[in-house]
Amino acid sequence: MTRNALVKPQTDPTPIFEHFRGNHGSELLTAAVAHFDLFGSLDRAPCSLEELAQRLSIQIRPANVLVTALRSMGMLQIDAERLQLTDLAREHLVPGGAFDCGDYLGLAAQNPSVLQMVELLKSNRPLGSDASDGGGAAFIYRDGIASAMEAADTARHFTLALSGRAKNVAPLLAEVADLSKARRLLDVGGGTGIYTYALLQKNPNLQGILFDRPEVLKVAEEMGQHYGVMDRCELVSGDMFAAPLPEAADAILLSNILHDWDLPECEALIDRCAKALSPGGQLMIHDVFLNDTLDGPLPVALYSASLFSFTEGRAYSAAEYRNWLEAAGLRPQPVVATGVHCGLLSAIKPA
Ligand SMILES: C[S@@+](CC[C@H](N)C(=O)[O-])C[C@H]1O[C@@H](n2cnc3c(N)ncnc32)[C@H](O)[C@@H]1O
Repeated sequence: MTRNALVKPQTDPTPIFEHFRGNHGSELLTAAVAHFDLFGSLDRAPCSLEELAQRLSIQIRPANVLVTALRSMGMLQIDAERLQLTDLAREHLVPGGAFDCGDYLGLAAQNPSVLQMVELLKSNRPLGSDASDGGGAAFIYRDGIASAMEAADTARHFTLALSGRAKNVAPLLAEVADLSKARRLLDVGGGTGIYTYALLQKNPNLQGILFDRPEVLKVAEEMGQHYGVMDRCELVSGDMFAAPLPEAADAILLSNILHDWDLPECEALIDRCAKALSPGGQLMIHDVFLNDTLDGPLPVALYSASLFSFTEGRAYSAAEYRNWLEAAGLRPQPVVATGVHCGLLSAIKPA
């Protein structure tokens, strides 16, 4: 029987995703207290994010992930452009204070997951990307890194894993995305293709193109047969950073893609998509969004730590995306929520 990608679940699975990602809060807090003396250091001298990164001998991406999480937890705040302790952190997390609970948090200092997080923060390299780890990094492929998306078994494993989120959120994306006038949708890094299959089912005149790595597209093709839309969907394999993107799309979807990449790749990919888009068309960023002030929401800050661990990215704010979109000549529209902390930020290419 043909599957319907437009049917919504009866209950909201968001709490399940939040609990699943909750371990990163404990890892980051323990790392800050027991491995980096972050609270002692900021108590002695508040400083900027860049100065803190230097003090802790970590790069700016891990510093961003760590500080965003601690700000979201109410442990740090920004005052006069410097990172400062909140009253809570000053009373309970500065070593030697009357009510310091650092020793208690130290109970987890040698937990394997905390040690792994400390190592990731120091190395700024995703899990699996070292030749010694084997397997390759999940979800990302670019020249120069070992990628799990290139081998049949690991590509299949990681691609199918994401269907657990896609099948819940795709009906909500299809509900809010206006593709009534679009003819050709290009889904860059489409994975299983479930978001495109939902959009094709919702818009009977739409043609789809799924662009991804070859082993991923094998899974997408299999999945697409269940949704009965493959007569309107083309599969194109390539490297989204290097290969020419299929032309004449009047909608391009980047669903859960940019959060896998660091700033230069995000800017480059948005620019490539903006150039490939037909005049009047829309680039649709479907992703999570941090507050523009980078101090929450906590579930997104903890998901950012997960993205940081697996990929070369992190969660970004809508303000960060708007800057890149405007620099690429696009006109960003307001973010519309979909599900599981995701939202749609569309940007129009002037006609
Ligand atoms: C996090 S997944 C997102 C999948 C899907 N869009 C979703 O929302 O579930 C990232 C996808 O980007 C693809 N990808 C990563 N690097 C790529 C590259 N350089 N060229 C093409 N696809 C790439 C991966 O194979 C993977 O399917």
